[in-house]
Amino acid sequence: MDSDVDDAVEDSPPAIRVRDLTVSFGDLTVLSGVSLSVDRGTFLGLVGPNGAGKTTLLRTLRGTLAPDRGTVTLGGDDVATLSASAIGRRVASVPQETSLPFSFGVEQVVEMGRTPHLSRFDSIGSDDREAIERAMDRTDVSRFRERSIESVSGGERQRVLLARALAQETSVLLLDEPTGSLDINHAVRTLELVRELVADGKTVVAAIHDLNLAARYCDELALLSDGSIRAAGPPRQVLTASTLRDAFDARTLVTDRPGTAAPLVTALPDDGEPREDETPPHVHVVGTGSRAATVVRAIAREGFEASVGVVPAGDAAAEAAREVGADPILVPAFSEINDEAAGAARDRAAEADALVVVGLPATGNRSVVESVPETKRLVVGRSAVEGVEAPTTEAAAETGGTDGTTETAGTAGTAALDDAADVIARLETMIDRTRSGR
Ligand SMILES: Nc1ncnc2c1ncn2[C@@H]1O[C@H](COP(=O)(O)OP(=O)(O)OP(=O)(O)O)[C@@H](O)[C@H]1O
Repeated sequence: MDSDVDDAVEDSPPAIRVRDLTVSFGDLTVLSGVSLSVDRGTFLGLVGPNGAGKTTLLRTLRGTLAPDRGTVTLGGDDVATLSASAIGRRVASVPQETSLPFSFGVEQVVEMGRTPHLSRFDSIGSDDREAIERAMDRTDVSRFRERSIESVSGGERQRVLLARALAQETSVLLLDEPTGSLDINHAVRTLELVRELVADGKTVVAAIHDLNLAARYCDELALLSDGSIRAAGPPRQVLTASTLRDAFDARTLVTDRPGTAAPLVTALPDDGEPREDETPPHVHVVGTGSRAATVVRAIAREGFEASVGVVPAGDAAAEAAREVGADPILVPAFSEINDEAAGAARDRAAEADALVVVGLPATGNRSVVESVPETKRLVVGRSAVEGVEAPTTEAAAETGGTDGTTETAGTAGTAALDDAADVIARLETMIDRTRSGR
């Protein structure tokens, strides 16, 4: 997307250009001063909270809503000057509301996609038939082509409407929540199909609620809230904890998705601030080495109270505990865990809302783990935070390997962050459950 909308003369205008768009319903201004431009062969995701104006923007792009102010151009032509069938030959859309007023057959609905290509007295020809068959195949609806549209499920109906849009063979596709009623398999298949269409040169704009699917499949995102674009650009740039807090009033953890440029958004309950009647959750960590240290830091970052132990002095987890202001329960490096230390750790663990066990606990720590009910224990396995960083001290390497695994030095830091996000999300759920007595 290109936010520079001031070029007067262009050789190749963008597929869609919106300038200073304002749309109101009576006294309610739904879009205010929206400008954006979408290049050909780009998949733009519109994200934002309910009521932000995504559907309104899509309706304005295809000319079914006239703006109070501003213009929409399709390939350089003002949409307000194009006839309905001229728009229909350029833009196909799949609406969010998938109910149809009459009972048509599935195949008939797909055939409707050809309407803008037919003159009043034309009947469907062989080119039309090919477009219809291709569209039904690509969306996997051929097998229920004979059925009435009323008899298919909501997700199947959504795919039939996508088939209708594909049969229309337009260069621009507008999708309003294309995966809203789809199971995860069909959601992913639909978005893979959209990617193929974009690779073929189509321009797609889709309102998508699922931020992670949007980040994974869209080239660019525009974050709408209260009728304005709050951020626009590549997903990593748009989806940050701060933009999401502003737009959704929600607390999120945004990390890197391993092996891709896409971010991963984890919604976190509450606003991160302790409620007046509630102390921050307390999490006790049993484990050693850099993996346990990563967990301790993530817990503290979430505003939880952390306690750690029993842990050998000099271990990376002990250092992390000190860093975050949690007094670790220590034994000297290279020594056995004694009863006194284990007793102190059991006391801390008993007070905690949850216990995180990183790796296999050392023999002396088993009584600490077993003193906490299983419903309050979260075991972070070897794979979860593996390969974060090398142990920071000799002691960590020597006494830290209580689970018998070897640390992998210096790789996959992003994977570790993702997994820390997962640990936090699971802890939140567990603590919510135990605090509410469920
Ligand atoms: N025809 C209409 N008449 C009056 N108000 C409308 C109309 N259409 C939409 N609105 C209002 O405009 C605002 C934006 O609606 P819109 O459907 O564009 O939001 P959205 O971002 O698509 O929301 P959602 O994510 O819930 O689908 C909402 O407050 C909605 O109630």
